[in-house]
Amino acid sequence: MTAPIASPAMLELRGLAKSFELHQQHDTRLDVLDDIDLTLHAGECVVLSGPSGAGKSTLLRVIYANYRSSHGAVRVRHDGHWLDLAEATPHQVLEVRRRTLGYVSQFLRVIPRVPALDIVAEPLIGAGISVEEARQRAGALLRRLNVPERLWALPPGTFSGGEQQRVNIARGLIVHRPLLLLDEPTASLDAENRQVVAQLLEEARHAGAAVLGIFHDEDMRDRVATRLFPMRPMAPA
Ligand SMILES: Nc1ncnc2c1ncn2[C@@H]1O[C@H](COP(=O)(O)OP(=O)(O)OP(=O)(O)O)[C@@H](O)[C@H]1O
Repeated sequence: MTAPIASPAMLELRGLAKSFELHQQHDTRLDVLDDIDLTLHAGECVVLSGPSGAGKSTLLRVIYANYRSSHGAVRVRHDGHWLDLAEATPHQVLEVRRRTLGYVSQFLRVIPRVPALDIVAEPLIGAGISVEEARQRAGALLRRLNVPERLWALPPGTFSGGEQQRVNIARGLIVHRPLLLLDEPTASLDAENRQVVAQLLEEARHAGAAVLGIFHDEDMRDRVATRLFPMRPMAPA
């Protein structure tokens, strides 16, 4: 692990808490996150560690604004200004996701009939790159991730778990975003492809990205983490 040199903060979590209200279960309240403080700088990769149920995935979902926080701030540096995603409008959240904040989960959301190459190229086209160049760059990234060329024209619905995961990673990393959230993106990959992903993440960091991720595989964690952020399950209220 190498400590990053002083670089700008990209994400600040302050007093972040999340509880789930289970309305189907006699309104039981499940406290999952409490008083989380974390600052993430450009160029570092912080890996969330801790046992199953500690709230690691929940934290990433709260930051990505898939879940609403119960209280606290999720400040993201967007276009040079701080924006609290916990207070942002849906339009602001979408803008931040389009240009600043990427999220790669373990699962590819397959779009029926859309070929793998176009799934990967689409974020580039959305960023204003020509279709031809976007497809070329998508192909180059799929090749790096060892996705065989014969699969590129096919929709990934029938691909193996590892192939789908590599298409997902390619889609998530093809556009440079300054802040990346990764929820076990390499869970089904073999050692060789994990190395490729580790290399891609290192390149993203060197290009200035701040990365926050979950990696259960210890080798992968040691390879990519510049720092660990330990979490533990909350005691029941
Ligand atoms: N949508 C939800 N509704 C209710 N409870 C939830 C919801 N999402 C997560 N939880 C609960 O929050 C707790 C933390 O789950 P989370 O998936 O964040 O843990 P984790 O640390 O990522 O675990 P793992 O390492 O097993 O993936 C669990 O007890 C889970 O049941």
